[in-house]
Amino acid sequence: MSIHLENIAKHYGRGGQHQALAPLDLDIRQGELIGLLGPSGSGKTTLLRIIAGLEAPDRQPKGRILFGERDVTHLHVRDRRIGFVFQHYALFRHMTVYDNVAFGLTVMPRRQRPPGSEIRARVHRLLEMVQLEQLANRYPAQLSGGQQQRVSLARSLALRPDVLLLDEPFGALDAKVRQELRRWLRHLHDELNFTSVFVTHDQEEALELSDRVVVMSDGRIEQIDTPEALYRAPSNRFVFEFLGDVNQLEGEVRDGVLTCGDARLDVELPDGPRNLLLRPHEVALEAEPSEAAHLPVSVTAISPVGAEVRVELAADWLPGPWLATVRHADFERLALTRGQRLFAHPRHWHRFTAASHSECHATAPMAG
Ligand SMILES: Nc1ncnc2c1ncn2[C@@H]1O[C@H](COP(=O)(O)OP(=O)(O)OP(=O)(O)O)[C@@H](O)[C@H]1O
Repeated sequence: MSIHLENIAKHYGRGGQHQALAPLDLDIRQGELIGLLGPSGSGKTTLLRIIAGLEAPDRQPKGRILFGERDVTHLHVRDRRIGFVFQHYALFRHMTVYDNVAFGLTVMPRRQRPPGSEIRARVHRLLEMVQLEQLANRYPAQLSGGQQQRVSLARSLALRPDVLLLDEPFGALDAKVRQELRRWLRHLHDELNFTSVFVTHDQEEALELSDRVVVMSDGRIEQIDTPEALYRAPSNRFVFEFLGDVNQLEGEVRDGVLTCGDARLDVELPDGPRNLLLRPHEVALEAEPSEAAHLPVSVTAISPVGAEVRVELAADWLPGPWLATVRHADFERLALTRGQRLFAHPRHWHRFTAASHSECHATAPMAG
């Protein structure tokens, strides 16, 4: 089921002076898994609740919500064919896992309700998909948080919704279980082919799980794109900074050289004050400066955890610490230790102008 939002806005408060959503348009394709990502208060939950029909959009401007060809703008939540998963499991504590998943089907009006044998088959199939068949007779209190959330997923899918909406579905779980549940959701989504929209403020979760991510700030959509495109070509500085760690290099450009204290970098930019941004993986570390870059730094912290080593850097000419991620091989080659003095070599840098225009530049490689 595709979802089409047109001119949807939301204001709260007396006289509607508080804007939660500026008028926005959004198109979600049939079968997409969409992440709504943004800082707290950016309007993600409001947008999700409006899609659900739990919240009405403003009457002015006159907006529309379509599910496929169906105009659902004024349709009650129970008539929209939606499944929900919330952060807090909200399972019925006095019912078994099986009964929780079957609940929505068993309370359907008699004329619409599938026969008992079909309900049983459907519930078993869902429990099998989330691998909880063995636990069908347990009560929620006898399950882990991750298992409870899998029951919630199965329960929300029992009614075969056209659209599945998830509000911070994994927010209350620890990192490892979150990871596992993301795989469940992706798997169920691909197998059952519904359209999903989930809210998260976790960049990694949004980038890993979504077909496309809607980045929001201040009630507006900043960018809608695939995770790869968002990361590679952020449309403005907000998106760039929100999607990962950023190092700043501020200085004065004269004749193609940016200087800042005793640091300097060759850049092809017009004269004047400039602010460049670099991702941690775009900062290489070497024992010597190069022709194009003389950026002396010292190592203040090292964290050799995971696939790469995170190295914190400081310098008099830097307004704040930098973070570089280096490969373990480079970590060993440079014999990195705290207090060591090195030279940073930007592989790339980015720049955003006031007109939201973005640029990405490669720096001249080191000689040799
Ligand atoms: N019922 C309400 N009454 C008044 N203001 C509200 C209401 N619900 C949300 N808001 C305001 O609308 C704005 C958007 O809130 P929303 O909950 O949609 O943001 P969010 O991005 O989901 O944030 P979070 O990640 O913290 O849940 C916020 O400024 C919030 O304070």
